[in-house]
Parts: sequence; C-alpha cells; structure tokens
Amino acid sequence: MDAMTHKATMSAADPVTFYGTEVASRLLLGTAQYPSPAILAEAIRASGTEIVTVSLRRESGAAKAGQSFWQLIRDLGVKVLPNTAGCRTVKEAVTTAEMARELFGTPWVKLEVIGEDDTLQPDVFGLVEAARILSRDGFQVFPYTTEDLVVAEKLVSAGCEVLMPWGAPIGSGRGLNNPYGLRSMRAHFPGIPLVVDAGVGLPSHAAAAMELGYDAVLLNTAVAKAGDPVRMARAFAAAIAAGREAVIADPMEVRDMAAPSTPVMGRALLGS
Ligand SMILES: CC(=O)[C@@H](O)[C@H](O)COP(=O)(O)O
Repeated sequence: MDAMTHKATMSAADPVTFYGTEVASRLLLGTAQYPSPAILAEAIRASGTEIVTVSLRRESGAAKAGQSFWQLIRDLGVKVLPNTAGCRTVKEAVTTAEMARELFGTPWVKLEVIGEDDTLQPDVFGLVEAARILSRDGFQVFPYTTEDLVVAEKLVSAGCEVLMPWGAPIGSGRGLNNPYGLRSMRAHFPGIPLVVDAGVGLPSHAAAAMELGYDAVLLNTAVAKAGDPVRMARAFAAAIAAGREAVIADPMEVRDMAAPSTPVMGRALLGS
C-alpha cells in the first residue's frame, strides 16, 4: 500500500497504540496545578483523554489528599501513566518508577530524568540508562526526551516502544521550538508512536504537532493554568483532532513563489 492509499484508509478516529493498548484519544493530560479537584475532573472529561499522567511524589506527599485524588482518577475511568517528574538521578527515577508500579498497578511509566534547572531539559545520558534498567525489569517506558535522533535510537535499543520529545521547556507554553528536529524524528521513526510532551501552550501548537504526523500530544500547564481549564481542555481536543484530520488529508506542498489559485484562460469577455 503506498503512502497516499494508506492515508486515505486512515481516519482521525483511528486509535493510537501504546505498548499494545489502543486508545482513541490522542491527548494525554497532566493532573497537576488545577484550581480544584472538581475542575481537574471536569477538564479531564471535557478533553476526552483516556490517559492521565500522575506524579508519584504528589501521591506520597500528603497521604489523605493522595487518597481522594486517586479516588477521583479512578472514578473517571482513565488510564494512569505514572511519571517520575522532578527526578534528577537514575537511582531516584528508578526507585520512583518501582514505587509507582506498586501503587498504581501498571507497568507504564513516564520517565523523566531532569538535567538542568532553567530549561528542565532531560539528562539524556541518565534517561537512557534508567530506560534500560526499567525496560529490563518489565516496565513499559514513555521517555521524556529531546529531539536528538542518536539519543532516540539509544532509547529504542534500550527497549522503549514510544518516544516523547519535548516541544519546549516544561511549563513554558512556547510551543514547538524545533519543528525541523521534530519533523526529522517523525521521518526517522515512522513505526514508533511519537508524542510531543511539554511546552505546548496553545491548541494551535498541538495541531501543529499533529500536522507533523505525531501520534499524540501530552500537556498539563496549558490547560491547568488557563483562565477556564475546562474550555481549554475542549479546545485542545478539537485542535488535536483537526491536526490529525489534516495530516490524513495530505496537505498541499509549500512553495516559494505564488501560483494563482484561480487559473484564467484567454481574455475577459467583459465589455466586448
Ligand atoms: C505533567 C508532566 O508530565 C509534565 O512534566 C509534562 O511534561 C507537561 O509539560 P507542560 O506542563 O509544559 O505541558
């Protein structure tokens, strides 16, 4: 099947598969920083997401609050992708992942090993090492990485079946800082689910990621910190669906020079 025929048979409603689990929604949502648990729950519902990411640190912080938060997530019936947010060493990330597996009962882990304070960019050396350890131990790792292809190859060799390059620094809302790098990554890994994770600020950023052929988008701050998180969650869902629909529709080629969109033949008959 050639690329065009394949695209023609795809639909925006096609599920995306992460480690053998199919999900219809291509929006993964973070659960931190919402004005209230009720707004978080409503935003999750409005977004249509089927996967929420949860920090173990938040869970273990205050036992009681943790219990009610966990109950809220359970009641929503969404899948949990525990994350190692805030971990800065391989040991810390591996230990956090192990605790998360026990607490949440899932082999999934969003692996973050933060390497630098100003940008919160991943320590890619630690990330690869932690991914190798966790994959060997039966985890299904969703690594928060950069768009570096060499690092990405090493993550795949370490056992990762999903890659999550950043759009921009976490919480910055800058969108896609390096569309060229993200496009290269898509071309280099046609068969691996790719998720833009972090730095997305607006629905148009998420649509742009999908238009690059990405499989999904993970975001938190843009919804949690919006004036109206529920409405923003809905806007992101619509933008992701639109971007997906567009890439399937096979967009026109970009040109340097104009091409008349209304071709004219001969002379106008007016006045003759
Ligand atoms: C919640 C989470 O996992 C974040 O670390 C993630 O990377 C989202 O980043 P934004 O808050 O920039 O969307």
